[in-house]
Amino acid sequence: MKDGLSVGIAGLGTVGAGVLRLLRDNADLIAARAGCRITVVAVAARDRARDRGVSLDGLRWHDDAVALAADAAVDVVVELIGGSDGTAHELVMAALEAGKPVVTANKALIAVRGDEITAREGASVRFEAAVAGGIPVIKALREGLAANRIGGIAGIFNGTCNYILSRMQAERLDFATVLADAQAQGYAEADPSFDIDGIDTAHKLAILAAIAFGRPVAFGSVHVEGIRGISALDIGFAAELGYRIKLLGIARATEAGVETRVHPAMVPLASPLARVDGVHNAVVIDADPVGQVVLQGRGAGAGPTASAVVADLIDLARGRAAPMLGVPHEARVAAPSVPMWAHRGAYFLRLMVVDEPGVIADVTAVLRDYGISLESMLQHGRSPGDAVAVVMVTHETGEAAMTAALARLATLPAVQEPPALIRIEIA
Ligand SMILES: NC(=O)c1ccc[n+]([C@@H]2O[C@H](COP(=O)([O-])OP(=O)(O)OC[C@H]3O[C@@H](n4cnc5c(N)ncnc54)[C@H](O)[C@@H]3O)[C@@H](O)[C@H]2O)c1
Ligand SMILES: N[C@@H](CCO)C(=O)O
Ligand code: NA
Repeated sequence: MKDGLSVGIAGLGTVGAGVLRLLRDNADLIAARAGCRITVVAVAARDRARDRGVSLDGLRWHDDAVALAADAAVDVVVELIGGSDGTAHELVMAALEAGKPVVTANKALIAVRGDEITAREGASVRFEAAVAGGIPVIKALREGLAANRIGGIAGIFNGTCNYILSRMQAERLDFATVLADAQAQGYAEADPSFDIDGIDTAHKLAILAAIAFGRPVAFGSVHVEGIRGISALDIGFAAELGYRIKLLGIARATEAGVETRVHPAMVPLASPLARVDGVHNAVVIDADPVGQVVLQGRGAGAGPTASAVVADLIDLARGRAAPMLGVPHEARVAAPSVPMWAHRGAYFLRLMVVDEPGVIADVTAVLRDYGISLESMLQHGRSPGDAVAVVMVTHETGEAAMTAALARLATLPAVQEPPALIRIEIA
């Protein structure tokens, strides 16, 4: 057995404390697999006195997290503070400057600064925990599927959104009610916007797309929509039509380049993603020649996230090396990003219209003008003079035509509310 790997951890919140616990609880098993002891020797956090349920006795304490990089006793820096700027960024750059490898769970940092980091000569940064927490998706894509051409990736990458949508579906509750309850129970952050507005999913998707397509991390090119606009009414219609609504991150190779988008989508009940409920994450990878690979599990929480952080530490202890994003920095190709307006797919469209003769003719005239063909249409009951929901599912259509048609539909006198549009995804 080698001498061992000495670890410095910055940030002792949910994940940091989870890593300390996992390294303690499974120490022998981890040492046997790593071929040496992995020992935390130093930590940096904000509050030394806080009870984290795990002892800090015997560990060197740094008030300044960046000082961990210069601590001679530390072989590898584990960054678990979070954020793409500030201390997390400074610490990672200082560790690389000092020639030390870094392990992080920080998707914002890798999504926003991945290229700055990989451009550094000899940089060793591992981030399995950053995407889908405990699911080993980075390793699957970068290593297990290294011989494959990747056609596309579609996944549920945010447990908070999936929890909210699952409860809306199961209990027929509206978004605001479930969000408030999720916050009260500590599932959703006090400021939940990174989760529910799709930014967290976009961070993760940008990282996966870079690995899948051998290109730079292009977070700025990801089309992002969140779940605030999803109504209990549309969840009900989705169920009636044989779909579930999920917040998906999708990266797909098209003839024009790479499409990366985050938005709520209707997925058919037969899709592996339709059955993934609660805080679980899942990812479907289409690869050639292997075909479809599906991974599912827990994408967040102390234990699952620590599982991924410690796996990266074990890789380091074993001396395993892989280019951070699958191919060396200089070998990456700048595949063009396809803008959202060029997307093609099927759409679910719901209008609240006045229930009177001729309204459907006006609506379908607009769709005809934009070359949009309908697969089905649904209206329940009658309420003459009142607003009634009319639901349409289109055949494959261009996003640009759909957006223009939607703007026109919203101006029809019979249309009482802004139309609801949800893309249909056969993932
Ligand atoms: N919680 C999860 O389930 C989960 C899952 C995957 C990835 N992540 C990522 O892991 C990282 C940590 O997340 P978390 O949930 O543990 O967050 P957290 O808020 O529980 O912990 C972060 C800790 O960092 C400390 N901190 C803040 N600024 C600091 C500074 N300047 N110096 C030292 N410590 C500082 C905070 O006091 C806090 O204890 C983030 O990048 C997050 O995105 C979290
Ligand atoms: N906030 C994220 C957790 C970690 O990525 C989620 O809800 O899935
Ligand atoms: Na992971």
